[in-house]
Amino acid sequence: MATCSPNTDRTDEINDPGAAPFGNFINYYTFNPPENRLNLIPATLLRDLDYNGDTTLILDVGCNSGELSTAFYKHLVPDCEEQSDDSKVYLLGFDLDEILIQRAQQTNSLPSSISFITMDIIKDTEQLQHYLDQHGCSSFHLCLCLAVTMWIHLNHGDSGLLQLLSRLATFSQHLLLEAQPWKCYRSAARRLRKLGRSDFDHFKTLNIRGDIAEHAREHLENHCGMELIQSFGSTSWDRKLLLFKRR
Ligand SMILES: C[S@@+](CC[C@H](N)C(=O)[O-])C[C@H]1O[C@@H](n2cnc3c(N)ncnc32)[C@H](O)[C@@H]1O
Repeated sequence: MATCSPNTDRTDEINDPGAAPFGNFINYYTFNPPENRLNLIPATLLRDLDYNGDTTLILDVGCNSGELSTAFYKHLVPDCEEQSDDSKVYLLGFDLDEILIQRAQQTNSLPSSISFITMDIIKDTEQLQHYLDQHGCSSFHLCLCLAVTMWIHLNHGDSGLLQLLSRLATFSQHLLLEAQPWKCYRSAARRLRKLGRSDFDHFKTLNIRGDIAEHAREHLENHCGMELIQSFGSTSWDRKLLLFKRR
């Protein structure tokens, strides 16, 4: 088990940002700015998916300090200041790291449309159901799961990764997925070892390896009732942005 909790001793992260064992980097957007992903996503995405009338709900899984969540929202809803209450786009971002969530809440420039909560998706999803109920919806219209799969996979094993994908599929109509490729797993494990930490619990015993995006697609399509409808290409970090839709 990785030895440090995301919320306690953060000295290692400051010295080496690669030491955040859940991907909970305190300065993530200084080395992966929102534009790296946004440049690949059409600003018309919500309209393209026919979400242009009623309330639309977006979920951002593992939102870190919220910079990408807010930039994503403004990218998709450029006229966000002028939305009427009956046709509004809302975004809920969550992360297991409460310090990152506090920062996201403090810097939130659109608090009537964007909310941030602390939640570990492996432990419970009650707050998601509560949010859906509040908005009178049965699922999120668009779920973003960007650069999160590897951290859940390394910390919770193959079953954790599959559980994550299955949960997201039950909660969303569309899922935008950026899965880290296998080479990132090796780098993450190497960085942890360099710091003298014990290895990720599951790294050596993972059976799901190699083309992770393909494994995710296979699980979503064969076990979760979703289908891949679009690939937006690859980021400068060589990660595919894949869009799935519930069948
Ligand atoms: C590398 S960051 C990516 C942040 C953001 N999604 C992006 O792409 O810009 C991964 C985030 O996932 C969060 N995370 C990891 N495991 C999680 C879990 N089980 N539940 C919620 N968040 C998690 C981490 O705390 C971290 O902030």
